Amino acid sequence: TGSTRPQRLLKAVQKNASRGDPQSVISAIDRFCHSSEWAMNVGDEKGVILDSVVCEVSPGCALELGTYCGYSTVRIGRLLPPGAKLITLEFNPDYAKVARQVIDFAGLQEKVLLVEGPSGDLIPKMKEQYGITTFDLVFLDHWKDRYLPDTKLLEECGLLRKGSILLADNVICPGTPDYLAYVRSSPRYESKYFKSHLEYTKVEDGLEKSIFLG
Ligand SMILES: Cn1ncc2cc([C@H](O)c3cccc(CNC(=O)c4cc(-c5ccc(F)cc5)cc(O)c4O)c3)ccc21
Ligand SMILES: [Mg+2]
Repeated sequence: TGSTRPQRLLKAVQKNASRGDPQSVISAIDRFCHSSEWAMNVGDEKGVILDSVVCEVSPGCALELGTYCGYSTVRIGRLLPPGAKLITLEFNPDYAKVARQVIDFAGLQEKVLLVEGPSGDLIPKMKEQYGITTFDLVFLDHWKDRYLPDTKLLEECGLLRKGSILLADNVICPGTPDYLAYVRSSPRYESKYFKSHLEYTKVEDGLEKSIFLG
């Protein structure tokens, strides 16, 4: 039987990147997606915005919703301060299998914990099972209709603190209208849109950065 796109993306990393070098892993995936096959990674253009927010927040504890092949996991993980942790949630076992190998190839397995399962089930277990108090940064990149319910769940579980940052991918394409309306109208958030393009294309997309005000 044939290979899947995530498996072909992993082969491209193993062939073109250097083990232990996160930047080479990022470049290998971007080259694969520009020249060979489009894939739903945050990509190089939106990735630079993600990098700047990670550096600004310098999170001790970060959460990613939607690992896919681990591209943004590596982008975030490579910028974490010493001792900081990133938890990334992936429900699809085939994606998780590829992502673990990409994360390991980049040499970030000490900083990143990939947990398999749906966000709605795992978020309520974060304090008890993973010893989390609050997240300094949350990167939302999973099913677009889960952004709003999972944000409310993070609030309800006391996993956000005054100043926690939510950064959401794809708020224009495919779009997350209910989430955008919520964070832009709620008095509990200060929101800002970073205009960009859908990964590897000229189509408009962007990231929404929202500060939880407590
Ligand atoms: C509940 N739960 N908990 C964990 C968890 C993890 C997952 C998976 O990681 C997963 C699987 C499939 C789809 C997604 C969402 N991503 C997208 O759908 C997307 C689409 C496009 C695009 C844009 C234009 C197109 F023409 C086609 C696709 C561009 C983008 O950047 C995307 O992120 C995420 C899912 C639910 C999960
Ligand atoms: Mg995305």
